Amino acid sequence: MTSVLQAQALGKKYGKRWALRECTVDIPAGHVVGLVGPNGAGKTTLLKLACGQLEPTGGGITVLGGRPGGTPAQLARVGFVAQDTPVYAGLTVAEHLRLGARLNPRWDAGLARERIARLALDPSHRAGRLSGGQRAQLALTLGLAKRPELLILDEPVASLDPLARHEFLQGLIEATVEHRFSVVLSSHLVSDLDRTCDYLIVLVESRVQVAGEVDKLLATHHRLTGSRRDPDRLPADQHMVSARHTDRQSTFVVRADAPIHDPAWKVTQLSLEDLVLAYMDKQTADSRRAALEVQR
Ligand SMILES: Nc1ncnc2c1ncn2[C@@H]1O[C@H](COP(=O)(O)OP(=O)(O)OP(=O)(O)O)[C@@H](O)[C@H]1O
Repeated sequence: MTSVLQAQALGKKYGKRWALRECTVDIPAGHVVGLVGPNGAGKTTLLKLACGQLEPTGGGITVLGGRPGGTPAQLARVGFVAQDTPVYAGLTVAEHLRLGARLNPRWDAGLARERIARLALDPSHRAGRLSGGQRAQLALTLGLAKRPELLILDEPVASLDPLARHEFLQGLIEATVEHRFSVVLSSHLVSDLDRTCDYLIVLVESRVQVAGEVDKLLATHHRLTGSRRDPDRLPADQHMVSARHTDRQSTFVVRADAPIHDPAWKVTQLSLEDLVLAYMDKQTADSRRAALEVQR
């Protein structure tokens, strides 16, 4: 299967600080990919590297088999809707569509018109007077009408209320079904990704923690609850993601390809949110341990 995005030991530094480090991922085409992580994790940095707005400090990245932003043809294949849904406040909705038609060789004027009508946006309205949700929908329409093979959306729903978020994501899913393109979208709202994405990348403190198809990730991660146990005594094929203890009880999240039948454990399935939180928890615990080691 072809890849939409391949990164090999990709890194980006701002000054002396790494914003993204040792990022190795290979995302197959045809997915809606959720890039999730806390504020400052490096999500925007990865997305900007993917659309050629930033140059890597180290490693390499190809998008749809080419160098990001390398040629006009490559630029036409990738749509990017930056954070804060960038539209021109002084231009009307209709003027945005005309500008889109001038700038994009594969522009789908019918799709743009139809979508604007369905959203009941007045073409004569200036973008600066639209609500946050309407601006986000206009920006998404511009991204879709470009007819990209890959659409990259940076926190597209961050400023929207729950209903507007739902409508935005629903519109996005319908468009992917109809026009068959890949999507990478970032968010720190896992509940949104749950409904929308079938591929997940968790990024925490500038490093990819886990990446893969959501179904496979959920099938291979388990919560184990039982009497207090030393994590080092887990079998070799069970990889610890996070560990919590009370005086008597341990709760582990582990990654394991084979089912776990140990009667000492109560084994439960994770939700997508549980899975993301477990990887964030692991990173926090690792950082705490590293900080303690430095202090010693
Ligand atoms: N232009 C810049 N100059 C210096 N540091 C930057 C710059 N852009 C981002 N950073 C730093 O790089 C790190 C990663 O930032 P990035 O914007 O990629 O994170 P993010 O996961 O998208 O965060 P958020 O969810 O808050 O948008 C942060 O520590 C941020 O402060």
